[in-house]
Amino acid sequence: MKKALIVSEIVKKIRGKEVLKSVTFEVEKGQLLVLLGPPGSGKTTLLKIIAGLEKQDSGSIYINGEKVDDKPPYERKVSMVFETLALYSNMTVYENIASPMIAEKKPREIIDKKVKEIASILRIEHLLDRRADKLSGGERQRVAIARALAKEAEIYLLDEPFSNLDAKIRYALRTEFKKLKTMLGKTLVLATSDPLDALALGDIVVFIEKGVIIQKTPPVELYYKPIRLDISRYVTGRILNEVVLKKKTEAGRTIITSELDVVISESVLRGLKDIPVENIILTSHPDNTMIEKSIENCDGLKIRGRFLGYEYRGSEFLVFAEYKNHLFKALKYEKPLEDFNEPVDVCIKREGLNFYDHETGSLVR
Ligand SMILES: Nc1ncnc2c1ncn2[C@@H]1O[C@H](COP(=O)(O)OP(=O)(O)OP(=O)(O)O)[C@@H](O)[C@H]1O
Repeated sequence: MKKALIVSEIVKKIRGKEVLKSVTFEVEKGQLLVLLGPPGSGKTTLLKIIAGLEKQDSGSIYINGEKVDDKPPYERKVSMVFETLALYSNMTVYENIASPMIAEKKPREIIDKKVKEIASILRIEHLLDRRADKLSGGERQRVAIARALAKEAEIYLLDEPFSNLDAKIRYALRTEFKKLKTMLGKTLVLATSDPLDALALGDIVVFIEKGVIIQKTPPVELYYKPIRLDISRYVTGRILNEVVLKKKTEAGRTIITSELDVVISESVLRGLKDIPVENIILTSHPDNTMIEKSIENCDGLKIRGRFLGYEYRGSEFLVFAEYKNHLFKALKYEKPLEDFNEPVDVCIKREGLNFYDHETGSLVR
């Protein structure tokens, strides 16, 4: 089957600076690919090149198997939502959503059905008669997404569609967007700097940094096994657990030291012996970490710390412990005890451990 989109070795310079450095990836039909990267990594430039709004210096774009490098935007069968949402302010929401289909000369009944269907999923039905300049930020965002998805296209490009919204609206819109995506079965490329968008929505995630693709992976793998420590920190935020270890071999024996008084289980020690680096950072997520009054059998890393407190996160608790200015976090489903400052055991379980080279930040295992 033909790929819906192929981005092949795209290079782009802006004012002498290479902002895209041979970017290559493919998107399957019906897939939602999230282009995730920090601000300035080249996401918008790449989407504009795919849409035909900017010209690459070299490389090619294929849509549905066809090379489109010489085609103008309106012949590329691409629909794009920009970060700066340009709605027709003197038209109603209904007219805004319908406008691309009117331009496509679709029959009235079909337009009406489609507008109502999309509006219902995005929960903007009650706004259909309102003028676009009388909308809140969150509403504008919904209308812009609805309009872009109502247009007939092979590929839908969305640039930061949930930006500038508060966390609650963002969460709701993400959920609706996911439903819409499943119902419509369209091929989408969504650019974002928010890892939560990538984890929640992506069938596949491409991580881009300074115009270079660093990793292409399903979201679960991006979360649990990123190929670089900085990506892990970026995607996980402040909840990643980290322990630095030093490895020395003396008279054929491997000695592991740490500035933390950490007890390492036999199984982890065996793993550490084979690792070809001396300074190692072990990381793990709170869902693979336990913080309890006392933990007898810890298959992983055990640290005696001090209970700091917890945060309620809707369906679970994020529990904090501290040892020598290092903060450890664990997920717990029952309400923790409230004996703050009391000693606790932290167990970072073996299953979730990743080993990174302290010098290069690359994943070793
Ligand atoms: N017109 C321009 N003039 C000069 N530099 C530009 C221009 N457009 C983009 N750039 C530079 O190109 C790089 C990539 O920008 P781009 O907007 O594609 O990144 P981005 O990942 O979409 O970032 P953001 O999320 O902030 O929009 C940045 O370093 C930016 O400063």
